[in-house]
Amino acid sequence: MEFETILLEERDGIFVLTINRPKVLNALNHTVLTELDRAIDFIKTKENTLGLVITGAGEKSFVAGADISEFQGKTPEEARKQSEWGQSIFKKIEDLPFPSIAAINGFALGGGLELAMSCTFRYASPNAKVGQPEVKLGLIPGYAGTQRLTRLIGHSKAMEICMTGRMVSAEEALKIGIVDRIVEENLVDEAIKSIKDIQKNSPIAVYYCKKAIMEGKEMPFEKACALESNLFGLCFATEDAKEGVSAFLEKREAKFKGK
Ligand SMILES: C/C=C/C(=O)SCCNC(=O)CCNC(=O)[C@H](O)C(C)(C)COP(=O)(O)OP(=O)(O)OC[C@H]1O[C@@H](n2cnc3c(N)ncnc32)[C@H](O)[C@@H]1OP(=O)(O)O
Repeated sequence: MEFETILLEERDGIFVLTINRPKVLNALNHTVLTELDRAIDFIKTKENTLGLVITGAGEKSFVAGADISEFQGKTPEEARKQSEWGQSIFKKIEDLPFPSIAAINGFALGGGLELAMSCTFRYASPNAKVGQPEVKLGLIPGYAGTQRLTRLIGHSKAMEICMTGRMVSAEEALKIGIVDRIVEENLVDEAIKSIKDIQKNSPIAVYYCKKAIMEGKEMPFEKACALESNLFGLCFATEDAKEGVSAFLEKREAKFKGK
């Protein structure tokens, strides 16, 4: 598959997707979003995929936001459509049936943080800086940043970060829960290793966990519990659950097939 602005490689069933516009700190222009969308559709069709790692080219930036040069002259209606389009691509990433990790190797600002928040986890290099600086441009976040950041860290901290537009260091981002880990070296390799560790469990059970938590958090408690019960029931239709329970009782290691 040919791309102009992203790199896509597969390592042992895990895709590594690199946003590749280092001269502009990997800003998300129209071409990047179009190619990101295509790449996610492609990854979804590949059987036995274990996970996805998203990172940015170069050592300075994950993604410094939407490409600001494309904002000039946009009408309100065009901007609204742009926002919906970006949101729909990031929702596809969030809904992938396997874990994804944003390997934040520098700036993750605006659309960059929004992209990172659509991943299951966020690992950051020590020099990472995250934030929603749109207010400094007279804008607000448009790729679901107001909503995902609020769900991630609570409305008070999300409001402070969105209203000030300030940059948050890697250490603070870890402390308040925007990132899950700071990785000193080999960020992408560590992200791949984490996905492999997760997927040593039953990949179906891993997917159902993700589904129950992500879909359940948008529902009233009773409905979310009903979703959990349904998915718990579906586990019992899998070979993996039979294998996992038998292996425990037979005091041996389970060999999961993802079926
Ligand atoms: C729906 C979503 C909305 C949004 O995401 S709105 C955008 C939100 N993001 C931002 O506002 C961040 C904009 N960028 C910056 O503030 C700065 O950059 C940094 C603090 C990240 C880094 O500053 P420094 O180290 O001084 O680098 P540099 O010279 O500013 O950047 C290198 C080149 O990258 C271009 N660039 C950086 N970010 C963007 C961007 N978001 N859109 C378009 N271009 C960008 C610059 O202009 C410049 O380019 P040249 O070398 O030609 O002067």
